[in-house]
Amino acid sequence: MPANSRKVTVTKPLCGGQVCRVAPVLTCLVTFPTSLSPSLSLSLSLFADVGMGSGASVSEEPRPERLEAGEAEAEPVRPFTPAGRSDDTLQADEEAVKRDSHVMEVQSLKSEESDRRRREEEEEEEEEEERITQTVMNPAVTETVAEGEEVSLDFESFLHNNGTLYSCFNHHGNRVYVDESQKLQPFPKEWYNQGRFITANNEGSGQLQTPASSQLAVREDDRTSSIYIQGKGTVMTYMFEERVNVCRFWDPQSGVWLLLPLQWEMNVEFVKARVQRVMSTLPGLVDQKEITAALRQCNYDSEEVISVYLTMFGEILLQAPPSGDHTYADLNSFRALLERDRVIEDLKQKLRTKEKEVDTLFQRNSYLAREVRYLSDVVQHLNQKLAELEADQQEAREKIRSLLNHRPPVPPARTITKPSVDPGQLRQVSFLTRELNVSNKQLRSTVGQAMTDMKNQLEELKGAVGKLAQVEQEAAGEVEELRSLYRREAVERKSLYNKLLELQGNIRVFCRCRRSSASGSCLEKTDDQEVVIVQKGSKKKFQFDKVYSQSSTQEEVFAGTLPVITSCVDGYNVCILAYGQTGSGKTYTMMGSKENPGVNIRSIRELLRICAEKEKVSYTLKISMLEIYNDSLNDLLSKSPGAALDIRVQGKSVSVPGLTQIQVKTESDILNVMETGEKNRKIASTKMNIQSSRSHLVVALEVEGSDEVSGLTSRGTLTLCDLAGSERISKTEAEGQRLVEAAAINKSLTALGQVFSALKCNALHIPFRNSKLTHLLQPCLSGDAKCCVFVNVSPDEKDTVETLSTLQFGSTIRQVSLGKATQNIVPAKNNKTAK
Ligand SMILES: Nc1ncnc2c1ncn2[C@@H]1O[C@H](COP(=O)(O)OP(=O)(O)OP(=O)(O)O)[C@@H](O)[C@H]1O
Repeated sequence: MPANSRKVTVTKPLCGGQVCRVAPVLTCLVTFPTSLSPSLSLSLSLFADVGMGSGASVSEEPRPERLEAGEAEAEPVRPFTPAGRSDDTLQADEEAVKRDSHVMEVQSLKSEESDRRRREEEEEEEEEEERITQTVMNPAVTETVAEGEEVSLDFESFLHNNGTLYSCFNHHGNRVYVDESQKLQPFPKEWYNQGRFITANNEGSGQLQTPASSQLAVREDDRTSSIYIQGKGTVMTYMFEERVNVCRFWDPQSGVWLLLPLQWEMNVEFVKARVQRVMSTLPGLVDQKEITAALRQCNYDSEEVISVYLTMFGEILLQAPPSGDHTYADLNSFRALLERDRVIEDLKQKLRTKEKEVDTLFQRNSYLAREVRYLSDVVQHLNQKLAELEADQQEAREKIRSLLNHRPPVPPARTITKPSVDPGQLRQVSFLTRELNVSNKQLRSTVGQAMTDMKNQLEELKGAVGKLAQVEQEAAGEVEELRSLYRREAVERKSLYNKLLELQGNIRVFCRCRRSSASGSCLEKTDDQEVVIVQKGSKKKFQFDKVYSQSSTQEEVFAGTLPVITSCVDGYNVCILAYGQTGSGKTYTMMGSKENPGVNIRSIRELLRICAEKEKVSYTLKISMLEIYNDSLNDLLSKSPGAALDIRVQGKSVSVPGLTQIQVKTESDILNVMETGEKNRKIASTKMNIQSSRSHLVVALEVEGSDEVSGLTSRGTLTLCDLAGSERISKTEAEGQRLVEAAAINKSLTALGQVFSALKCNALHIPFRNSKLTHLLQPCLSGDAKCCVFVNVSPDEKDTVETLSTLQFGSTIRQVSLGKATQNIVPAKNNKTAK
């Protein structure tokens, strides 16, 4: 039997089985076993435990018991009784109950007619109840009980989080409860998380519980708050969820454990003892009712009550109130006195403040009086000045008036006479006119001459222009010749460039250090190609094709990959992948943000630019996106995601049948596709990275170019791979699904490491098939492709071990030589079989 339940034994009675009701709740109890075997009526007896509640809700009023006249012969059912009562006593109780109920019944029957109607109603109700009980009971419970056999029922009380207490029965694991309308219902599964079963100790034994608050460490959540307590300042509060002791009494009439009123509870021995304990510690507390109420609040923990009162009212409660002083007879008057003292003290304080304010006002008053005196002096002085000025003004007005009176008279207007024409002057004018005419003629002949000269010069110029056009034509021929020379040169340069890349090795390894705000760094960048790691005082150097420091920008990082991207347009398979510990910046390097994109977007942009530049070659670009999650391939662009994908090998090529490929033309096409793919990815928050990639992301861009002039078709693939981060489970504290993912990630990265190690040693067997990741990347890692690997590292000292292992991984890759990359160029008619 579970600790939180009580055993109820249901015994098959001697006489025929009919449902007999004593009280609504009991109806349930009786109906329940009867439904086990409808032909039986049952009696219940309670095992020794006393403090067992059976009421559906403590707040509910007990309904009056009713007994059918026709049921008088039926064996009355015994209610749950407190322990220690004998069967005889119980029988006597039942008889009494039955008698009382008869009395009540007689009183309630006003007439024969109403009695008949009531009986009919009750019969209907009873039938309905019987039907529902039969329906809700689990078939397993409705087993047939042999005569005289005992049916063992576990009785339990379930306290729902909404505050309602339900009575439950457990029979061989089938649990039912009594609902608000006193009906039996199957116990809902979801309730197991919405409340708890109350143990006998909790409910009735009155065991003292130690205050949970003194034992529990709390953490910040919505139960945490703070309040200000005088003398203690602002203190933290926490709403603890604790089990509650409730003092109830057994009501034999209703057959329900009811809540004991406060004034009765004070007389319960258990409560009395605790009240006494509080009073002996706090002699200043004298009101027992108040202490009982406080005990209720504190789950009957006297220590907690003491601590509450000391906190709220101070140590004054440690002293007993002066004997004989009736004003301290109860705590309210004592508290009122304290309050009055506090008010007087406050008033005194206010008085002192007001006195100070009056002093200040007096001072201010005398200062203002002085000010007023000074200002009235000033006003007087100004009045004098004003009078003087008015006198001056008067004088000035007089002067103006006298001057106006003595103004000289205005002289009369002068008349203008017309000048007479001088004949001498007229002669002079006609002479000048003649002279002007002569010079005009001369000027005309000079202009004519100049025009002739200009015409001659124009003719000469025309001849010169003709010669120039001829020279220009010759120059254009020369330029054309130079252009063709340049083209040949460019082709030669490209082939030299590819040869150079081949010489440099088809795997290029870059090291990128993540930006960090941590004070100490375990990395030192000595030059563009060397990084030193400091671990416990010892230094280790690593060489890479390029080392990017914390301050390197996305543009700088991308610049390193530019040469291989150009090769992709020329028909090479190119792969760029990022490897590193979780949170070391792989996704930042590959994907970046919208405002500051990483290698993925920049390389695609560059590809589009190069394709657009080549006028004579038309390109088709197709993009696909997949993730490798827990060693299985997921198509990120599929309209029906979740379909399992597999890898197919044909000769040297590896393909994924059924993988969605979308043709793209512009950058925005590509961005839209990538956004769709990104949304379908498995990303989760881990302790090391808020947005940790839980899968390897592989974006493949197939670039097919057909040259209109040569008729050749090239097909290159740009594979962009953002690997999931290696992680130490002890550090990331991964659990559940994260743990499974972490294990899969680490396993596939180990397989990648094994492939590189085998390549480094030129092993005969390269274990590409050890994981889906290496299997898929086989064409990128087996000589046909050009590969760039970013090893992303964290400079934080706490990540030194992981950083060292990543650098060692990068250094292994650097020693791998993939051999000569092959260009995928075929004549146009054969291009369908190429790859
Ligand atoms: N160079 C950098 N500059 C600024 N922020 C960076 C840089 N590198 C990484 N970060 C930031 O560090 C965080 C972790 O980076 P990121 O998600 O790229 O790591 P990851 O290696 O892809 O991790 P995982 O393997 O868990 O997915 C991100 O918030 C990212 O923006």
